[in-house]
Amino acid sequence: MKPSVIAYKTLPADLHAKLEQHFTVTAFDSITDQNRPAFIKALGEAEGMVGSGITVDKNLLDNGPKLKAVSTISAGYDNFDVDTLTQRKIVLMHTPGALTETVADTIMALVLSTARRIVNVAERVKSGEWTGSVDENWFGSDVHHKTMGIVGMGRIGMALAQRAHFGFGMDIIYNTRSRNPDAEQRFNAVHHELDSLLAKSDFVCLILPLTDQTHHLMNAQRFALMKPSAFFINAGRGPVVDEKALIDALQQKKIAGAGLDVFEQEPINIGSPLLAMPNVVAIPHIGSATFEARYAMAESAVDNLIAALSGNIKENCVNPQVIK
Ligand SMILES: NC(=O)C1=CN([C@@H]2O[C@H](COP(=O)(O)OP(=O)(O)OC[C@H]3O[C@@H](n4cnc5c(N)ncnc54)[C@H](OP(=O)(O)O)[C@@H]3O)[C@@H](O)[C@H]2O)C=CC1
Ligand SMILES: O=CC(=O)O
Repeated sequence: MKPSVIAYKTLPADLHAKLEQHFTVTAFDSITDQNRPAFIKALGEAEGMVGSGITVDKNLLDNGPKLKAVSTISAGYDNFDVDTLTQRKIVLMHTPGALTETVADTIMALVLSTARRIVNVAERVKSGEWTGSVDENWFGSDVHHKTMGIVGMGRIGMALAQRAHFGFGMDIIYNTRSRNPDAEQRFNAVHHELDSLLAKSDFVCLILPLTDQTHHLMNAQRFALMKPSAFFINAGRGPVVDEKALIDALQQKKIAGAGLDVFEQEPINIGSPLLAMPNVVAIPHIGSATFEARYAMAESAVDNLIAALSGNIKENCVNPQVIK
């Protein structure tokens, strides 16, 4: 008999069919209050699950006594209780390689659109404000040959540095807990302590995981270190930033603008002061939202689940100690 698994997000038809070749699949488009009882019932028999967008904590896992593998269609895994998964010998798989380049494109788009005020001026054109040659009320700031500070020089940070350094002639400085010799060699990147990076950067780009260490890493004291001409970009996770401190920094003109793909609360409340600021570009967590990347992520997640349940894991495992 084939093992039972749950797909808790709609998969492309060919990938769903691939999953069914290996497993008996119970599928949900997404998990809602209405179908949660059916999901919990299916969890009682499931050896694996694949999907995204739910919190997988101890309470949920208590309903999955047979679980051996969970495969998330995402790179980040802050919505998973990894310690409990590991204690219960459940492997957690993720899809980092499938989206790296796409997310780096998104961050570069945020850099360009904040500095050159693309969203703001485009809205003004649409509202009929363009009536003659533009004066400095329409001007932005250069991106090329400025200094980009990358906080989190991992896979995505590296792909961003590639674009910024070779495409835009930017100087790259970076902060991580351990040095990244590859970044230093390829992009002449210079490692800085966080506070020094903040003081030197024209663009501060955060692409960090959310952990106990990174929660509210950017707070009022840290925003105060940035140059008033500098732009702040966050595409990692919302709670890495104390959003109230960011709003204060913008309102007090301690920084020039912000480009944000992620927020403390998602979707962001429509009443947030961030949405009323012309120097803020807010996008709805679309870092990886292209047809190509989302397909590649789903494909990677399906392959990850098949590998995990057949004892054939080669990559993409968050807690490899479970299989040692
Ligand atoms: N907006 C979106 O759609 C997407 C967002 N993401 C987010 O981006 C994050 C990063 O992805 P990816 O680049 O693939 O991950 P990686 O694991 O490759 O990189 C993470 C980087 O963060 C650094 N880091 C971790 N903790 C700290 C810390 N306390 N201080 C400084 N640096 C730290 C790591 O270096 P070191 O360990 O040496 O400190 C590493 O360089 C994901 O975890 C996810 O949250 C990912 C995909 C899409
Ligand atoms: O935020 C998206 C992810 O893949 O992580």
